[in-house]
Amino acid sequence: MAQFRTLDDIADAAGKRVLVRVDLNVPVKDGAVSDDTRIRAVAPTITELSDKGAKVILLAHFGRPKAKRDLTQSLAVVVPALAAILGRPVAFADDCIGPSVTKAVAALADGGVLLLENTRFHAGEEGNDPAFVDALAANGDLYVNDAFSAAHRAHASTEGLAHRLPAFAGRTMQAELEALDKALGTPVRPVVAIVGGAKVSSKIDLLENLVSKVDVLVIGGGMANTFLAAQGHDVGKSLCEHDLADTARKIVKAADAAGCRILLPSDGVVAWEFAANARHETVKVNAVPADAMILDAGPATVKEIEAALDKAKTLVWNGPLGAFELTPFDAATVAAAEAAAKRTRAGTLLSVAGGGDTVAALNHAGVAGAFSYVSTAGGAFLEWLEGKPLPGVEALKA
Ligand SMILES: Nc1ncnc2c1ncn2[C@@H]1O[C@H](COP(=O)(O)OP(=O)(O)O)[C@@H](O)[C@H]1O
Ligand SMILES: O=C(OP(=O)(O)O)[C@H](O)COP(=O)(O)O
Repeated sequence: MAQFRTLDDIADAAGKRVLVRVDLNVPVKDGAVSDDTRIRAVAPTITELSDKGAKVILLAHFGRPKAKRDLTQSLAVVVPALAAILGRPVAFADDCIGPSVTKAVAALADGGVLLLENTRFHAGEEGNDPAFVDALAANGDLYVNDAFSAAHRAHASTEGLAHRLPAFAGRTMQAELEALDKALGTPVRPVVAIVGGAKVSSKIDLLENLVSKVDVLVIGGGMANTFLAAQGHDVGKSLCEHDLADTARKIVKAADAAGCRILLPSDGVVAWEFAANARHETVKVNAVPADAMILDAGPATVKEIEAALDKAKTLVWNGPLGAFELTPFDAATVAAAEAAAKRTRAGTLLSVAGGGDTVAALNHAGVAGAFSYVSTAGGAFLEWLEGKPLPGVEALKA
């Protein structure tokens, strides 16, 4: 099915400077990587190129630093975990373009691995600015994209470079597309989608198409708060994008027209502080105290999700149902993950989940291995599911 060149098509990698786009946007806690799934996913491509004698130069983004050097979002934090997983040293350059990079690349031995600083420190990355693409390309002979989870972004390092240097798909890029096609190419209905998490503005638009592809859309996490507010509920201090109320109402209408049932939380766990073990209460969604925030779905909502999973043949899931990193606001996410895993083990459900934090949540619940397929990608996975061309993949085909 692959319509692009892969590592198999690189005739002689030895001594070549290979710019490898990876997704190292991993969860971090107390200054260390707390879920290394994405690092493990890109390790095979890095080690294969390194073993073939290439100078492996890694490009990645980390967080959303608003196009400026913000050291709280430096990729330096992933170097120890990356080196440990690769089992070889990883050099680090404090920029991704310019003389310091040229110097670091010159110092790299054949087979060496160098990680460049967060590409999003430069406005040219998200702007896909040709001059920035040229500056990145100046340090490479070949380009490999192994960041399927960032392939929905038409950025310089995910899209622009593929037009500027000979371009190849990495092993994870290849494997993800094949696995998703196999699992969800023709999904067995009814299909339930769970969409939660915190990236409301960047994911809400794709729900409008998603409702025509699935039978039930469970909306959770911060995404649900925006829908609840659009219905007139007071969500207090919850994470909520009030200016997206019209979009939310449009999606509900589109779901009605498509015959897709939208399942919104009927209850939630509210807290007065965004902290583990903060004072909390379970309330109906029409009784959220004005000075509190919803940090998790409540037990009645979990029961409704479980009932939807009982009837489902296929589950696609991106975005946790609550702030699962903070006990006890992991309860709904863990319960839903366990319910999906149980039905998958019983053979009644095909379950596919993806996203940096979603995978971390499934690992936290101890059930990632029980899912039919776990993707590194969240937003990219949902866009793939919608049938939207992913710029990072399309550029490899060009
Ligand atoms: N009700 C909520 N309030 C605040 N944050 C939430 C809430 N529900 C979920 N989250 C947060 O959403 C984040 C994950 O969102 P997102 O990045 O969209 O998922 P993914 O990385 O799996 O695609 C988690 O860090 C989680 O704490
Ligand atoms: O973490 C990511 O996506 P995800 O949250 O959808 O899993 C990717 O690294 C893309 O990050 P972005 O949504 O800031 O472009």
